[in-house]
Amino acid sequence: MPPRLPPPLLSEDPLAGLNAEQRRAVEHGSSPLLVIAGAGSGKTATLAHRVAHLVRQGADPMRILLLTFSRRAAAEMTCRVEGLAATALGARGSLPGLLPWAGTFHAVGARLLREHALQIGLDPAFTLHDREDSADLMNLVRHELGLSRTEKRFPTKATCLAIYSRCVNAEAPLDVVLPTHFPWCAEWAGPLKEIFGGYVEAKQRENTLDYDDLLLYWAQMMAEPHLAAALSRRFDHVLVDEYQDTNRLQASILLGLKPDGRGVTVVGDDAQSIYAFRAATVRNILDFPTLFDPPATIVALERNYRSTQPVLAAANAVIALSPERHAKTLWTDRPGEAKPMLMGVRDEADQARYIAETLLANREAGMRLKQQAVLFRTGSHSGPLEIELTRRNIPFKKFGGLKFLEASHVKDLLALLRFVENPRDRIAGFRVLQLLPGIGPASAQRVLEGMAPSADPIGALSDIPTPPRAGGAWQDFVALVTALRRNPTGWPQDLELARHWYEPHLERMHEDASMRRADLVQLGQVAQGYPSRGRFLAELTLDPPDATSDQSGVPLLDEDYVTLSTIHSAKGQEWRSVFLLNLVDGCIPSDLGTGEAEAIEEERRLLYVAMTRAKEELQLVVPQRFFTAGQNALGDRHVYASRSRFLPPALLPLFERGWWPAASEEPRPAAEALRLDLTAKMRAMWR
Ligand SMILES: Nc1ncnc2c1ncn2[C@@H]1O[C@H](COP(=O)(O)OP(=O)(O)OP(=O)(O)O)[C@@H](O)[C@H]1O
Repeated sequence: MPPRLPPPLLSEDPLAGLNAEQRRAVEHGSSPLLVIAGAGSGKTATLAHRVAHLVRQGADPMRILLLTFSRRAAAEMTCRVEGLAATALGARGSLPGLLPWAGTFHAVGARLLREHALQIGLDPAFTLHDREDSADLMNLVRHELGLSRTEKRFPTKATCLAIYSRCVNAEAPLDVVLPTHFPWCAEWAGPLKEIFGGYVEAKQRENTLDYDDLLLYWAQMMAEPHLAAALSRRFDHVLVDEYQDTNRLQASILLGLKPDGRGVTVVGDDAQSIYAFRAATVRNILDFPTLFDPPATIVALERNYRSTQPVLAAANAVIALSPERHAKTLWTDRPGEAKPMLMGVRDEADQARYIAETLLANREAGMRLKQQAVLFRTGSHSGPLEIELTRRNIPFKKFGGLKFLEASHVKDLLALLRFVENPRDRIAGFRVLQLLPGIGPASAQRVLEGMAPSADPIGALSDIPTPPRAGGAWQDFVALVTALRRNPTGWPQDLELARHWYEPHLERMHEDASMRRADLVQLGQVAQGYPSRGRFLAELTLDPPDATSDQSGVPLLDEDYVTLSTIHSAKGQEWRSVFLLNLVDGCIPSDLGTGEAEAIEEERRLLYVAMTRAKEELQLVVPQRFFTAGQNALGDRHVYASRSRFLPPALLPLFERGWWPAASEEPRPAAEALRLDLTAKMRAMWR
């Protein structure tokens, strides 16, 4: 039995565990506040304490808006605030449901839009498209506009969506976005504009919204004075976490909610801004103070509680070479003997072997696998390591692989529910109809066209003649969607009903049906946490759970396993021992990011984020050769690598240096330096 804690004393100082700066941030009044929270400086604790403090001071928790980067962060923050507030108010345990308005920008946006839908010309039953659905709709529009068969290769549907999304999120016109971010698509400006126009009309016709719409409509609402005033009155305090990774649209929303900054707290670390590829801009956090008159108060949290001194010294030195940032230097009083290790290896195969051996050696020495992580710039970099770990039976879990909702069987079931929720959603309808035997794209299209004119499209299904070859399956389908539309059993029983209908189709279509069925059972579990079909569909689309059962190497949660993760997915986490793969130019900075100075700076911050995940041990591995897959005219091949430009010679004294296997020969430094110059020059010729 867990030990029973004594009831908290009301006279105890609830902020006793905080340091002076954290305390200053927590106790700050209601003028605008920027908390620059260095890596590992206790940002989560500080923000949670601030919210609890506001509640203690009498703020109404219903009127506190807490915006976070991920749903996981929102859940963690809410849980901590509920515990802290309960302690402070003398209640036992926690106060669940205390903060109804904590969530990501997108999730909160979805809720506000649904509430105000009728005022802004939306049908409140709108459904959400994820990126793949959005790209499919973009493709359909392109096809309908007759742009499918161009002589020269037109941008893919994913690229079209990326261009559209950047225009929306960066609040930038197409003729600025194309030359800067998609120069190879510049010649298609005219057709792209036409497609985007058609795409917007199609979404409106079908009553669907994509991710970007959630922010875009919200921002547009803030531009309407009476709506802006109503929304602004609704919240006394607006707190935003990870502000360094917000985009222009999110900044506009925040400013629209609180134009004078009263009640606004933003927390973040400009040195950890790593989402520019999604149109986030580090300018939001750099410029925040000057948006207000007088400027926002800045509190810097500079004490790092995570890493030992040598690890922090190396990370600080890497970020110190970045030209523009809010001035702060992290310090720690955690001593540590070991400098981070810069380990040379011959190639990626040796890199994998070295890491596997060191992971095991660490485990022998008492460090569980769960306390160790291997981080990399791009998902594909871990391939050889995954093979090596599997070969040696070392369990691992990879973050950044196939996502649960991207699995076709999960998408099928969700498409069915979405179709019932919003029968005008053509992308959902198109997918569901083709699950029936004998129905292909042409018959599906005919059915959708038959339904479209009716005010009750699901009702109209019964009048549509049974498509030839669909037989009895058609009647079953019509009966099911009619029943679900009338919502006879409520939520989550609807999902069970849908699953029963889907299972025979699953068996028919997939040989590995039993494994896929397990995912659908899991989906049923997830569904129980939501109050309604609408909320379930919206929130699942916004923040999907991680893994499917067909992902290799996913162990049970109570087992010991190594974490393999992209640096992006490692945001906010920490491990005792961290390995970084491929510390070479072309991997970090990645070839994709080496175009402009801004992109290079983002790559430098990525390295900083990766290094600051380590508590005690940090190893940066530098393969002498690595394999590139078709990124250039020469196709797949091995190339000689040079150490990442973010680790110039002046930084080397901060690292221990090694070569593995010890007996093999290390390349001579002079030769390494020569390769560095020439390879970079060769690449530069073509930029
Ligand atoms: N005042 C404090 N005293 C002791 N430990 C603290 C204090 N504040 C935070 N910590 C500890 O510091 C560690 C880092 O905190 P947290 O994860 O909140 O950092 P963070 O600022 O979110 O970091 P990052 O931005 O790098 O992800 C945690 O283990 C936390 O418990």
